[in-house]
Amino acid sequence: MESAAQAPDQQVQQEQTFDVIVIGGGAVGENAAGRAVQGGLSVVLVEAELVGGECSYWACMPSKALLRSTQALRAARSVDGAAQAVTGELDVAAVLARRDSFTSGWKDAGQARWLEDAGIALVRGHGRINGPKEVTVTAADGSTTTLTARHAVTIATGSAAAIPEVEGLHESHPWTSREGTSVQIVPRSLAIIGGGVVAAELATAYAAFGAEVTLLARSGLLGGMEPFAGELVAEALQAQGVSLRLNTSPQRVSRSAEGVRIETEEGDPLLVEEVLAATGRAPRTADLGLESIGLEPGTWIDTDDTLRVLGFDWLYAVGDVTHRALLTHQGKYQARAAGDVIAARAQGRRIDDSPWGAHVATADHAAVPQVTFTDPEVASVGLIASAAREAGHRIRVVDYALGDVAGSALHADGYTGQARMVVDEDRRVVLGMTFVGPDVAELLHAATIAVSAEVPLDRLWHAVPAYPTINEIWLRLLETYGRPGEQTLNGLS
Ligand SMILES: Cc1cc2nc3c(=O)[nH]c(=O)nc-3n(C[C@H](O)[C@H](O)[C@H](O)COP(=O)(O)OP(=O)(O)OC[C@H]3O[C@@H](n4cnc5c(N)ncnc54)[C@H](O)[C@@H]3O)c2cc1C
Ligand SMILES: NC(=O)c1ccc[n+]([C@@H]2O[C@H](COP(=O)([O-])OP(=O)(O)OC[C@H]3O[C@@H](n4cnc5c(N)ncnc54)[C@H](O)[C@@H]3O)[C@@H](O)[C@H]2O)c1
Repeated sequence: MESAAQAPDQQVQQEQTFDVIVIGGGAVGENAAGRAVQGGLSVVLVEAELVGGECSYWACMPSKALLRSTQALRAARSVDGAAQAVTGELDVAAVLARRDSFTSGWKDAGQARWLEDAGIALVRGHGRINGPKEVTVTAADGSTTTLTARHAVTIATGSAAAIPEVEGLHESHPWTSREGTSVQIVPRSLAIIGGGVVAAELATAYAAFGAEVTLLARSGLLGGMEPFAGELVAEALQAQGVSLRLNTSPQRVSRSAEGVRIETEEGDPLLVEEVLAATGRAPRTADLGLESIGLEPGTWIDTDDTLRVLGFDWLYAVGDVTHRALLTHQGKYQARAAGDVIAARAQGRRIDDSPWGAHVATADHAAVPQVTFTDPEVASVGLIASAAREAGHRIRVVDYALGDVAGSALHADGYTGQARMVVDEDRRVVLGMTFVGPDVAELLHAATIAVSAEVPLDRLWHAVPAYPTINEIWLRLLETYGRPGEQTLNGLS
């Protein structure tokens, strides 16, 4: 193993062979590299843009920064006594400035320093696989560096916004989540195409900023989640002033000096200042040299649960590019498993690739937590009821109104929300949990533990939620389900 103590660029000039090459320095690639270094390997990270990737500069962090001030304002306004102290409106310029601080002004010096401190070499430029264990990096000035890996190459190139084939849309230069999260001047009006997480979150943010927002979705909102989640978020968005056009698709889009005109299947054409496509993601694999190793460019990369690409013993993939779960925390979880298993295999150590073992990302299939930061928030983990049934589980669905819990009523005046627990009736464990309501994000990890650890319902009765917190929802759900052999006393305090 080579020393990794020198400055990264210096090291690259001296040494072109590393134990591991990681292509893509987003949050996931950084973690994969970090774990492999901690496992005793030398690692080089290749990054074409900013170290930190989408999450740091154009996704999680800026989008949540855009939403947080509105959420705090709503929280204050929903508690009598505090509400009287709120005498002003949202300061949009201050919100944007706070967002800028979270993106470090779109500069990655801090992240590059982290790599250096962690002993990870950095080569800036576009990486392409040349053949087994070989990667050529083309820098912005056209110069190239050829890197060779002794043990593994890990692809962590992420995903980019997918823009649908709608007549005139490409030519109209639509915004994507990148422009939506890095905005400096809020447009007067914005049409958002899509009904997923990006669309719902950005509609929430821009409505709060005073833009006239229209959301166009070809079905309902938040597909893939419990249906009541999308319904409650749709109601709330309308109350926040968003005009919803559900079950419709744009047919034609054109841009002129007046703005962007959008013709839809139904209803009058829309004229807006900007249009934003929030219509899902595409893998960043089109120009990665995949053809040189027999893989198809432009496709998602399939892996086994140790994150090794199917059919290879030296190639791994982690994060969005695998399409396992397009979330930062889940990608970083994969990265920890991949970094550890690469080191273990390189050193001939025992591999624990049994389900839930040290070297696998089993949770990707069973316990993926996600928070949608709309108002109300949606926090979910595991299987929704319809997916559990489709997977062949014999289930029981337990619903409870979140507003009927003492802690919720205290938390905010007029608190409303909904919780659902999906129980596997054969094993009597929780398969999935969904909370929809203000400030439910921090309730989620208990559910993630219950689902991933398959805690028996009988034992959950002994996990006593503190009174009076919103977490008492757990007790109410258990009471509604019923304790075996006992009479249930719903709602007793
Ligand atoms: C608007 C928005 C909000 C989101 N909010 C959340 C959230 O709140 N929570 C959450 O968990 N997830 C969220 N996500 C999802 C999250 O951003 C992604 O899951 C995450 O960024 C994936 O990380 P990654 O490292 O796999 O990919 P990326 O972050 O895309 O990083 C890949 C990196 O690889 C580099 N790269 C690509 N190709 C090459 C190449 N050939 N050579 C060199 N470098 C290359 C890119 O420049 C990039 O830096 C959000 C996504 C969007 C769009
Ligand atoms: N808070 C979070 O955790 C968070 C926030 C934002 C994004 N993300 C992640 O980023 C990923 C991307 O989010 P997203 O919202 O772009 O994707 P998505 O897959 O969640 O939603 C895409 C939406 O676009 C619609 N759509 C797709 N093609 C269309 C077309 N041709 N015409 C009209 N509508 C079309 C779909 O019906 C869907 O409503 C998600 O998978 C999510 O995991 C997470």
